[in-house]
Amino acid sequence: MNSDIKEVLVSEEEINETIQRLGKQLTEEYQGKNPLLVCILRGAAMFMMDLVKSLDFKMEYDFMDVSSYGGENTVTTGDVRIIKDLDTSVRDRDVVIVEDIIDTGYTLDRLVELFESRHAKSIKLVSFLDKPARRIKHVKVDYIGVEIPDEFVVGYGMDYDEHYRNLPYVGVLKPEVYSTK
Ligand SMILES: O=P(O)(O)OC[C@H]1O[C@H](OP(=O)(O)OP(=O)(O)O)[C@H](O)[C@@H]1O
Ligand code: HPA
Ligand SMILES: [Mg+2]
Repeated sequence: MNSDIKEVLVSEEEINETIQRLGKQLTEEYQGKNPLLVCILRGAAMFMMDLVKSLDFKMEYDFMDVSSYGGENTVTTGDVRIIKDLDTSVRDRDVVIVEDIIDTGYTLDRLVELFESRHAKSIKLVSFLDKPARRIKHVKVDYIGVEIPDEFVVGYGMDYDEHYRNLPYVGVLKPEVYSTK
């Protein structure tokens, strides 16, 4: 285990089981619908690439980069900025937004509003992690992987100051990692 990690919250095994379960649920829902899966960079990249391999239906995917935490922040600025937009039109498409984590809900709330304004046919949300304790915007997430407690987590795509995204599990950092920054 990485020496900066205090505790593993979601192991590689639990990640794999979660992907299989979500893949089955989405495969039931989207049979014959050709949805557009939208990966929200950068955090959701690892989850997205595992998830799509477990889907057994015709689909397309695209990427969008939004950010509201940035740098050493473990608290959102609430200002969700679009850094890279989609290349694909969502008009009249069944859209599935794929996120690594829903925390305050600002990011997903903003994206749902955006895709509604662009006339998506339907919008559903998939989030690998759910941290309900910190919710401010009460967005309905249709598919949730794992619910976690109120801790700032890293790994499996998620970062602290851009590091730790490559860890194959989700963990909590030791407090000294923040204090020595
Ligand atoms: O529910 P919220 O409070 O909005 O938080 C969740 C969002 O914050 C993180 O992204 P971030 O903006 O840090 O960018 P990143 O994905 O590039 O790390 C995370 O990947 C989610 O997209
Ligand atoms: N870890 C990493 N990025 C995040 C988190 C978290 O707990 N919450 C929102 N973005
Ligand atoms: Mg993100």
